[in-house]
Amino acid sequence: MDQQCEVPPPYKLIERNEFLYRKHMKQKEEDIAICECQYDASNPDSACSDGCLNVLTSTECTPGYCPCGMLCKNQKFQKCQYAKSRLFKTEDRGWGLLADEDIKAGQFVIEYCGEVISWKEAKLRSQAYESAGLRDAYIIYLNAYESIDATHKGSLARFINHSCQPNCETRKWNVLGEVRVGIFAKQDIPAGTELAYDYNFEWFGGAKVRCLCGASCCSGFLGAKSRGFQEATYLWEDNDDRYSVENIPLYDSDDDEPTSKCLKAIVPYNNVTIVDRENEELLRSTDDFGSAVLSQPMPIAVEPLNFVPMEISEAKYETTEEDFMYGENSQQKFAPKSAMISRIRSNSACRNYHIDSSPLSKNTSRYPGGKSKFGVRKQVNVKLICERLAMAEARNEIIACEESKKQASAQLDSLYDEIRPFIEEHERDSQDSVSTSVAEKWIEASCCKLKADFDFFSAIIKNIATTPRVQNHVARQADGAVNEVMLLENGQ
Ligand SMILES: C[S@@+](CC[C@H](N)C(=O)[O-])C[C@H]1O[C@@H](n2cnc3c(N)ncnc32)[C@H](O)[C@@H]1O
Repeated sequence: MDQQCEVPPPYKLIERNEFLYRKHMKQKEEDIAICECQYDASNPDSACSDGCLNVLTSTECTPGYCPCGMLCKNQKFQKCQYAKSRLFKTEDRGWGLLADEDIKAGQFVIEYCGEVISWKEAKLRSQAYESAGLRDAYIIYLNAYESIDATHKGSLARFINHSCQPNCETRKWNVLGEVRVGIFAKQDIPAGTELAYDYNFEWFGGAKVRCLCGASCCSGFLGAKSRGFQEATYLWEDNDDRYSVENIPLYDSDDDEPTSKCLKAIVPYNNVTIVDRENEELLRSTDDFGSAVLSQPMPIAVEPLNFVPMEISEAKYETTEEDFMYGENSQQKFAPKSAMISRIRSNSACRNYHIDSSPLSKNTSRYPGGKSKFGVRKQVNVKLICERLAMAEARNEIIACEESKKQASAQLDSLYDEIRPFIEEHERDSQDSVSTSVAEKWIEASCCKLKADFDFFSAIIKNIATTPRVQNHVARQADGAVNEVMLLENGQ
């Protein structure tokens, strides 16, 4: 058939999301965010441009409430202010979308519209489409509970293909109380260029598809970084086309496993901050030269319990002053604890959070011999410190702070247990796997823990610096009675 006459398989073009299993949310008046922009006729950018508080928080202004009124420029989703684009047939990836005008970096290109469905429904539909032989997948994640399915109904955004080196990206915006997904230009895009974004954050499974984006950094498969993909192992023959749904049994060892090997090569675990309770150390994956590497904006490291945030170099130490803090031979005193890894990452709009946990074995990075390259952390020996401080007030302060620190740890521990099933259910490599309220609870508990740690160590440092020490400590250890006398002598 002549390519010019060919048309894509039928679907209904829509410019607004359609809600099937629930009603479109109505924005409550108290939830309306009103910016502080003041329109200045000599400066057209004054009407809700880059500096607008709503723009900065990825929220569209609500008509009738924006101080700039009709001149407000921050209603692009609502007004369908898309860049010009055009459908075209690619050689090997079905249909695609071209820029039909020059597009500027950061510009809103188009909204990804479709049917908003529950996460469960998305799973069922995805399986049904696959069984029915539909090869192109159009379901993307919206949030932890919902997806957008553009298979039957959608905007032109449904034709945008994946690239491992994309010129566009998805961003989530709050529009009149609903989250909506927009495609935005990552760079200047000249007219006639194919538009593409990285599906990895959005991919909802479907048949496993070989990526034909042609980028030098190509990861090989669509959605290769998604959890669903990594859990399965897929087999391709060299002459297979880009689709495959054939699972092969897991190999006995990692080394025998071709896909996992490939994924290790293409999906560096370098964006994970890990706290390993087993040895109470902060680990990050390392590059070939042994340096810590962070490929993404630094995630917030969420420290689990009983973590002593005092990094001491591994170099041999000799001073007895350290023993004062940690006790003699404290380096050998680490009790093995169960491993726990956690991470919270906020997306670019700092609104939606992702709590992730991954198998420790994949990510830990050690020097030969099982040593951490980030050095050893030592337990502070409170009992020892208190024994040597001559003032009861100082000792009590340290003990009280230690108690608060323990309570904050326990609080974080129980919160972790509470939300762990939720994380496991929704865990995947996406921007929004845990609801904001859960993430906020976690962040609050983490902050309390950090504050308790800080107060504890400050109390120790302050009291060591300002409190007289017990005279003749050895004598005190040897003879409790002498000890009591000395404390009395010191005015206790
Ligand atoms: C959202 S649709 C994109 C539009 C699609 N090409 C079409 O013809 O309707 C996603 C599907 O396009 C194909 N696709 C997109 N990007 C691809 C790529 N880089 N390599 C191979 N196939 C791709 C895959 O079949 C995928 O399931």
